[in-house]
Amino acid sequence: MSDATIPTTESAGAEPGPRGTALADEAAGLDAADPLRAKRDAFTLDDTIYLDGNSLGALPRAVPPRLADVIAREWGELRIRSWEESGWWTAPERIGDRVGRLIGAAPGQVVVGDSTSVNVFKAVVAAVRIAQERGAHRDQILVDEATFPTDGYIAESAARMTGCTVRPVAAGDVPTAVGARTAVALVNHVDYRTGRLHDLPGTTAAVHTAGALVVWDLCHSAGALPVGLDAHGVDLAVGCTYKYLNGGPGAPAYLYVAQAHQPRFDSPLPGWNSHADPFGMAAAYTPADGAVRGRVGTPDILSMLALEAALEVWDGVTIEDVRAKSLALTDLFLRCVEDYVPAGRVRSITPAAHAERGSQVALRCAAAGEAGEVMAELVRRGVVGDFRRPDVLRFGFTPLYTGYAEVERAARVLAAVLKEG
Ligand SMILES: Cc1ncc(COP(=O)(O)O)c(C=O)c1O
Ligand SMILES: Nc1c(O)cccc1C(=O)C[C@H](N)C(=O)O
Repeated sequence: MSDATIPTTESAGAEPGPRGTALADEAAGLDAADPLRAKRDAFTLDDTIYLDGNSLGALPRAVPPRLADVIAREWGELRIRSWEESGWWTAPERIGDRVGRLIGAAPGQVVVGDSTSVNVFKAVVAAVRIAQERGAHRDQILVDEATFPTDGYIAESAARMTGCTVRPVAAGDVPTAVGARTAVALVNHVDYRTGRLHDLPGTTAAVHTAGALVVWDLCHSAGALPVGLDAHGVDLAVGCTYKYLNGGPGAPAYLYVAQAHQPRFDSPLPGWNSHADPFGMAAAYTPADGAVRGRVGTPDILSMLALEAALEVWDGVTIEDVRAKSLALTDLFLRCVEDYVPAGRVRSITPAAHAERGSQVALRCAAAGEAGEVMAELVRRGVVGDFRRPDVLRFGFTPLYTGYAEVERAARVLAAVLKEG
């Protein structure tokens, strides 16, 4: 993308609609009044309009110097001493607490490590085990039927291991589908394709009323909106850190186990890092207390410490401010698309209601087979979103670095691309 330039109103080639100039002026005014505007300088960005932070967040400037120090000094000079002296050994819990602040989890409940897929496995199997302690007849795992595929694949395997079956249900129907046979419901907080925000408090309460547990996948909500895990009594949650948390490609994921469940959390991957006395090297497994029980093997220190540096951008930021800006950005984009794009060419599949919208806008292209080429052309013109087969254009809005004027221009370029066919 390095050769991409910001398309100006003129170069984008789109005729502004009747409200075009007004929308551009409005965007400029919103940027001028934006309390998060200065945060953009904490990232390495160029003229590209980057609307793909819901796949891979941008690089925070604090990361390269921190990683250089970790490599040259902590690894290069201190070597093995760094496990203790540089705080490497305790990084998963330390950074977990930092992630916890962004998802409403008090300290001691989040551990960072492994991928989201691996953490889905730990969470679902452990949740089924807890549910089956309550009643052996609990033999169903409800899975959000539109889930990001990895969750579904892993749930199937977890079901085979625990004598359960998977029952796919729409996320919004979990409160009515949950019943006496449900062990656990696995639900995405924000749908990766449509950007729909699901009702975490209501669904969690309904699952609890039925005596089951819930595991939330927060990949598309953490860092974009308030989650409130403790406040809503969530049992377990997982998420990645490479989207709105900007941890970098392959950054470690995290696992939340509510304090109340920790004594019964029976990990299906009880690696030595989760042992009460890992350096005792005992043949018998004795789980550690607390969030540490969610660890498995040696953490990926370079990625983990890159994430820790990336999380510094959150200093002085409230998630409420982020949410307010996210909604304003997506509102503006939807209005600009409606105004600029020829009628009937795209249709938003992201809910209009704020209470049901995450931090992305997904547009379905009307013409069959068009979306992939439209996105490729957008990228060529310096507007980076992504394409989800067969017909969805997906645009992610990261309030820490996305500006309103960029959003207005992105819609203008989209309109130009569609008009040019
Ligand atoms: C909702 C959701 N869950 C899980 C994943 C997969 O995570 P990982 O590749 O870290 O296992 C992703 C994205 O890749 C996702 O969007
Ligand atoms: N994890 C990804 C990767 O390794 C390569 C490309 C994309 C991704 C993604 O994160 C996809 C993303 N979860 C999605 O919502 O589609």
